Amino acid sequence: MAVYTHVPAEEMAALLMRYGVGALRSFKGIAEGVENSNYLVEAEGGRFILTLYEKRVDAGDLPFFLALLDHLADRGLPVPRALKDGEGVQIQTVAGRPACLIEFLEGVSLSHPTPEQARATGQALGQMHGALADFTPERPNTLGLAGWHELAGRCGTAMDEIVPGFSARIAEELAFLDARWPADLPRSVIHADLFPDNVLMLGDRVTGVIDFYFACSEIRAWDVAVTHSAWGFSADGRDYDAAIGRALIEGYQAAHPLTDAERAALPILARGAALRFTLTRAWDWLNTPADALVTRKDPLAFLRRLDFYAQHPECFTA
Ligand SMILES: Nc1ncnc2c1ncn2[C@@H]1O[C@H](COP(=O)(O)OP(=O)(O)OP(=O)(O)O)[C@@H](O)[C@H]1O
Ligand SMILES: N[C@@H](CCO)C(=O)O
Repeated sequence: MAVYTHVPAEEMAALLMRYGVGALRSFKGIAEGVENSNYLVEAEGGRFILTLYEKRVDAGDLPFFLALLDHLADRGLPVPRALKDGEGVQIQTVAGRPACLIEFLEGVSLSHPTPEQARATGQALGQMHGALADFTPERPNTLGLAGWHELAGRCGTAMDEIVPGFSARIAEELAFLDARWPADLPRSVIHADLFPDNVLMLGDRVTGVIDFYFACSEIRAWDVAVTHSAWGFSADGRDYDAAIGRALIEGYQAAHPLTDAERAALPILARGAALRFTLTRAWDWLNTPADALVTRKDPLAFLRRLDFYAQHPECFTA
């Protein structure tokens, strides 16, 4: 589920009036997603998404995210803009929370993408990076190398309750990455969470890239590594699909060629990507009650990816 905040019908109707999109016809909460409350809203003037930002999104970051979406949409990328009301305001307060009315994009997110769909996603990521070359706002990555250390410290040895040896494996990996994390690769604003559930597709066509709420200034190729780790494996992380991994990188290269240094760094960057999701999932696992309405995501699915990347750096060249 992802409806944490209930919006009364009267408040929804009054909100739509401010946007001049006609009267409210219907609305319902969207079950997918875990971070924010999302509603699908039907008005006389069209279909929209209303997002209420919950605890994990800092309201102070919203202007950055909305500027990023406007920048990409202006350059023809399939990302949803936040609409402006009659007074030009994008960020509202709805049921006491910061909220935006967002363009609805068609398409579905896939559970079992094909190589062609991975290629199209890689290409969309490359196009996005190309379009961001002249985007100047910045947002620090709180989930970069320093953030992983901090999160690992906060999880502590409680991680060993998930699987014995977990905390030692993380400490060993952090030491490995500290010694090798690249310092001089090109940086840019990146999506940083391009999982299949954040890409909407129709057939082999990308119709929407959503959920930019981890977007930040980072090593650009880390976004490629994050996407590879999210797309290239079975959900439990046990099986690597080389055809998907290859297609994703080829698609990216067709739109935005990697430099030799970026390509050479991918095995290390991918270990960092796998560690990032292992740690955030471990934290959530340890801090979300087992009976909460939100489904906890399995940290071991990314620990397995981490082990795979450690054992198979050649997967980026094979
Ligand atoms: N602009 C949009 N157009 C169409 N559908 C959308 C749009 N934005 C969100 N959705 C739908 O709402 C669902 C939840 O959105 P989203 O993934 O942004 O949730 P979240 O809780 O913010 O994030 P997370 O994926 O991190 O849990 C998506 O899976 C998608 O079905
Ligand atoms: N996409 C992430 C959640 C957002 O950090 C995951 O699957 O763990």
